[in-house]
Amino acid sequence: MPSPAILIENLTKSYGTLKAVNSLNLEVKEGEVFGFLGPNGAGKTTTILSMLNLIIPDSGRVEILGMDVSKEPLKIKERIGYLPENATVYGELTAWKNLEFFANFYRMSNAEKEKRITDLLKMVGLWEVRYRKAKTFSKGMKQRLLIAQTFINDPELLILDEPTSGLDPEGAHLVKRLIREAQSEGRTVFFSSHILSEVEELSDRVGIIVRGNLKAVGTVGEIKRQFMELEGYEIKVETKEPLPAIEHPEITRIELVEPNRAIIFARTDIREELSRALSEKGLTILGLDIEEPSLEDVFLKTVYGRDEE
Ligand SMILES: Nc1ncnc2c1ncn2[C@@H]1O[C@H](COP(=O)(O)OP(=O)(O)OP(=O)(O)O)[C@@H](O)[C@H]1O
Repeated sequence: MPSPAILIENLTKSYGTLKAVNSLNLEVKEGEVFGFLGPNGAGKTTTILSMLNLIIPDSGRVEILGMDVSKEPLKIKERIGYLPENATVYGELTAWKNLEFFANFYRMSNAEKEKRITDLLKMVGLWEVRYRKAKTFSKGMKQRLLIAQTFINDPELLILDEPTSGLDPEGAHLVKRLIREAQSEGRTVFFSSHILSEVEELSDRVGIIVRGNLKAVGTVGEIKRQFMELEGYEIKVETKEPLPAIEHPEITRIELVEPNRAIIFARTDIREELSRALSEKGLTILGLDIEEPSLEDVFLKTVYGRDEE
């Protein structure tokens, strides 16, 4: 069994009385794209900084690519690419020189360096402006340069803290494409975001962190199912004839939309029993479907709870 790309065990980090991260456990498999979702101040950056050994947790441990981050930080650094939140470029250096500066930290021949920098500048669409000073770049262009920089050492694992933050739609689209391409090249990607659509679109698995606690983890489908088990099911029913009175101990509420259409709120998935009961009463069932919550529904309820809708 290959070791997971990221293994976090019981990670806790406090700032004074504030628990920024609270007993967090997480495993990210090799080759997957993992989206780390949470509102502002949830503990995403604190978790990421602990993963990079840039802050020392109060307790718990992190392994990256099978190595303990507190024991082998340099070996790990060689094999990962990290995009910090609010990273900056060297304004006085050209795009090319910015990348060369970082390439010099790694063992590469000059020819390898040139090839890599050329490929990366082309990858992020900055080849034409490679000799311009980075201070003349727009925010989006700077972010592209920073993204290119995270690939400079051909990393196995990318750790991206809010990679699309502040980008226009085209820039965000490019970042999403690069994440997908990185995965198809066999890299693992861990990225944080508070943008639901991009997390849903890109991630194989998602973790939702709220006030330092990992509230949910799994594929989007799994998270929705866990949520329905906790919050209940919305079952849409439509019959040819008007609906009769429906009773079942698992039903918490019924909303009649039309005489033959209703939304049934139930603690468990009672579709089979409903189907049987309605057929026995001689009704023709036109539809009996679960209304899945959106990731947004799940996120908002997880973050703000039941009472603050
Ligand atoms: N160096 C620090 N000193 C004191 N408090 C801190 C420090 N760093 C973070 N915090 C607090 O810890 C909590 C978690 O912050 P963190 O930056 O990890 O959240 P985040 O999920 O990355 O948020 P954002 O999406 O806003 O970047 C916040 O309440 C923050 O104010």
